[in-house]
Amino acid sequence: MLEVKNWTAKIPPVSDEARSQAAKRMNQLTKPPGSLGRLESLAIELAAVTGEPLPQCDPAAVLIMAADHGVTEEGISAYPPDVTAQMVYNFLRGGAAINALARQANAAVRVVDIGVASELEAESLRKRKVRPGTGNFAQTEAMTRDEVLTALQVGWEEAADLARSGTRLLAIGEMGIGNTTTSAALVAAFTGRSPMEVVGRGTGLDDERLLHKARVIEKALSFHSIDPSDPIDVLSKVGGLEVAGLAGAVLGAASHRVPVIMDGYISTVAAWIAAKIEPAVHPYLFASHLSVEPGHRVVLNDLGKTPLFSLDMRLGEGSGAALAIPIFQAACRILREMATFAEAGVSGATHE
Ligand SMILES: Cc1cc2ncn([C@H]3O[C@H](COP(=O)(O)O)[C@@H](O)[C@H]3O)c2cc1C
Ligand SMILES: O=C(O)c1cccnc1
Repeated sequence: MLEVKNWTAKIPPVSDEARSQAAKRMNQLTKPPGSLGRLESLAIELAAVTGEPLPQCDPAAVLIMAADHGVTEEGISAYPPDVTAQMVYNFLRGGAAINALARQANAAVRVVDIGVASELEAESLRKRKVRPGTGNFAQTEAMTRDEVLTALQVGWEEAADLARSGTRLLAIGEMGIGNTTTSAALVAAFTGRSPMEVVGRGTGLDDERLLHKARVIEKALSFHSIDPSDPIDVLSKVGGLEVAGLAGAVLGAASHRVPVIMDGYISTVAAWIAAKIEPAVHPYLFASHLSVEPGHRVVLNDLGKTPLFSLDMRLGEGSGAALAIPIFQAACRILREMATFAEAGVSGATHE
């Protein structure tokens, strides 16, 4: 088994040189300085992380990790766990929200079975099952430390493989009935916040079941003795296979200088954990939207990332991240394709 620190050290620092060249060019382009707002800072940060003063964010890919959660036995989701596997087939047939949004963004979708409870058969599925679902963390540990490390490794390999085959921008998504409970448990474990502050309705719980969901997490946290300074320990006690896999994917993408677009609650928690494992990954992380799940704001704030938009979405799958892909590509095009004042013969400002 590889030790996490052997491979997390491989993340390159961002390029200050590319950042300053991009910032200089941004100010010479034919527009009043700052007039493209956050697209400008986005383009400059993409230059820094890719190391290219004229960054390229095309082609983009969506990486979806799917897994089941033993804690669904506690009645914490509005839907049955079988929906995880059923949605994986829906992804592979192209009928899910993420497929429509990825097609809109011209992005490929890769679906990885990293821990779906049932056996899945499909040619286009990446079969990387670490174990068939986690244990019910209200009663036992979710998985072993070795399983966490294997899931991280799988995620790293899947993202690295996409990067090697040309992906320049990675949107991350997930499918796993019960995973908003897992995410809330992880956030409560790391931050010490009460579960009630960081749980949400997920697929659509009423008030009574929301309270029950918070209580299940509360009990789980007092059942386990968790070391919040050890991300592998936290993941093994109350984590999810797709969460660990996505954390690994974030690290793998960053190791190839590929920027990562986070989606909603679950994928942002995964990226946040990746940054706890290896802080060098932080500049490679970009927020897309703000989910309706209340804990999402908590994690984004802790990461210091501001979402680009807020459309009251609460789906997951990578949907918000896919929707953001064209914004990232637009930011890259601005640096690559706009003329400078000198090139276009346009007069500069008369007043500074
Ligand atoms: C049909 C369907 C499609 C989905 N696509 C994403 N999720 C989302 O909902 C699940 C998390 O919510 P909870 O913690 O309440 O179970 C995850 O699978 C997430 O990706 C879906 C959920 C359903 C029902
Ligand atoms: O924010 C999310 O990603 C989310 C919210 C509800 C259900 N599934 C995912």
